This record gives sequence, structure tokens and C-alpha cells, in this order.
Amino acid sequence: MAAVSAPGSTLRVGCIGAGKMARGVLGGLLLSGKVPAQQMTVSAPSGTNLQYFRAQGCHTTHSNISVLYESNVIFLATKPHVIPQVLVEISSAVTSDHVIVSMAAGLSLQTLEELLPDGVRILRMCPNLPCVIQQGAVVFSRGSCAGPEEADMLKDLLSACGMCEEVPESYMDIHTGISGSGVAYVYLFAEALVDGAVKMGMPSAIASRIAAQTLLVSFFLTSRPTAAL
Ligand SMILES: NC(=O)C1=CN([C@@H]2O[C@H](COP(=O)(O)OP(=O)(O)OC[C@H]3O[C@@H](n4cnc5c(N)ncnc54)[C@H](O)[C@@H]3O)[C@@H](O)[C@H]2O)C=CC1
Ligand SMILES: O=C(O)[C@@H]1CCC=N1
Repeated sequence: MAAVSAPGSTLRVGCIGAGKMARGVLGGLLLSGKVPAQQMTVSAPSGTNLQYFRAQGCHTTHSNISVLYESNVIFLATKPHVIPQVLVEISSAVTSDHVIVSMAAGLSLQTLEELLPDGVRILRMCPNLPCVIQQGAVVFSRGSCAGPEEADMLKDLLSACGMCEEVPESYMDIHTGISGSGVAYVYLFAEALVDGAVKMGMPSAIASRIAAQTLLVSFFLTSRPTAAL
């Protein structure tokens, strides 16, 4: 199996799906300079999502299987329910030279391996919304045919979109709960602060600014040693 990070091997990154997480992860690779746009191919059914990637100079296509022919590391960035049909569509073009990285929440490595040819190097990652500003909290796990080399390669790539750690797959759904969905819980709490302030007579505009600043600073405080407080 060719090592995608072997000396002289060119890292060509593909992505099937061009939505929020695709933009966060591939956007981070572009911003960090880890992968040039000319070595990126992105597919999606509609041109809407592809516009961003086309503007960056990436190759774009409506053909998922083309991504396999042009890439050696392929991210699967469609919603989970779409992944099985995508894997059926591309399976014939997947070889041992590819590394497949699924972003799909709730789709196990076992399921992914059952839908792909034997021996394919598969990893599963869980991003979160802050990836879109390269401040994500990302975890990943290896499939049965992915080794330390693939893990090191993926960790290096994903470090471009925030914090990234390898974890046992049993942590994946936990991460999806606290971090994949966690941002929405924080927004819900912020809304509750504002609603409370408005109920007590404060205009919502200033209540929103105060709540945002309070939450923002609270997170910085948690990262300072207590002695400094
Ligand atoms: N958005 C989030 O905060 C998180 C997302 N995830 C996972 O990341 C993955 C991507 O999520 P988002 O970027 O939010 O989704 P999204 O809805 O923003 O993007 C999905 C993309 O897939 C494309 N697509 C749909 N059908 C397709 C097909 N048959 N072939 C190729 N592309 C197709 C859509 O056009 C769109 O570009 C999902 O599997 C999700 O579970 C995981 C944790 C957090
Ligand atoms: O859009 C999604 O599928 C993910 C799963 C958890 C939060 N968002």
C-alpha cells in the first residue's frame, strides 16, 4: 500500500460533499498552506456549495467518482444518511492507495468497512462547527487497516482546523454529543441569558452583547491558572 505521506508522493486531497465541514477542513488546509488548491478536488450535486472551492482554485466536479481518480486522501463530508449511497457509487474506484476519512456522525468504522472493499485504509473523524474558522475540536479513530502513518498524516492535516486528537472509537459519539452538538447548547444557554435579561427589562441588543462578552471571557478564565485570578 502506497504511503500517502511517503517522500516524493504528492498529497492530493479530495472531498465528497462541499458544505460547512468541507469548507472548515479544506479551508484550513488551504489557509495553512498544507495542501495547495491545485491538489484539491471537491464534489457536490449542486454548483452552489462548489463556488467557494472553485474561487479558491480547487478542482470541482459533480461526479463523486472523479474525486477518487484525482485524490489519494478523500474526506466524506455529506450528511450521514447519504454516505451509504455514496460508498456504493465510488466503491469500484477505491483502491489500497486511497485513504478514506469519514466525517459522518454516528456511522461506525465497521459499517464503513463493510461498504468499502477489503483492505482499504479508513479513518473516522468528528469535527464541529468552529472548524469553519479553524478553531475546531476534532477527534479521529483508525479503522482496522489504517496504521500510525495514516494517523500521523491525518493529525497533521486536521491540526489546520483546530485541536485534533486520536481517540478510541467509543469516544466518537460522546464527542458528537458534547462538541459536535455542543456549540448549539452554548448558543441555547446564551439565548436563555438574554431572554432572562429582557424579561427583567433590559433591551435585547445590549443584553446580547453582555451575554456574548460574559460567555467569551468565561472560557478564557477557565484556561487561566486560578492563582492568576
Ligand atoms: N455541522 C456540524 O456541526 C457537524 C457535522 N458533522 C458531520 O459532518 C458531515 C458534513 O456535515 P455538514 O458539513 O454540516 O453538512 P452540509 O449539509 O453543510 O454539507 C453536506 C454537503 O454534501 C453535499 N451532498 C449531498 N448529497 C450528496 C451526494 N450524493 N454526493 C456528494 N455530495 C452530496 C451537499 O450538497 C453539501 O455540499 C456530516 O456527516 C455530519 O454528520 C459532524 C459533527 C458536527
Ligand atoms: O450535522 C450533523 O450531522 C452533526 C451531528 C452533530 C451535530 N451536527
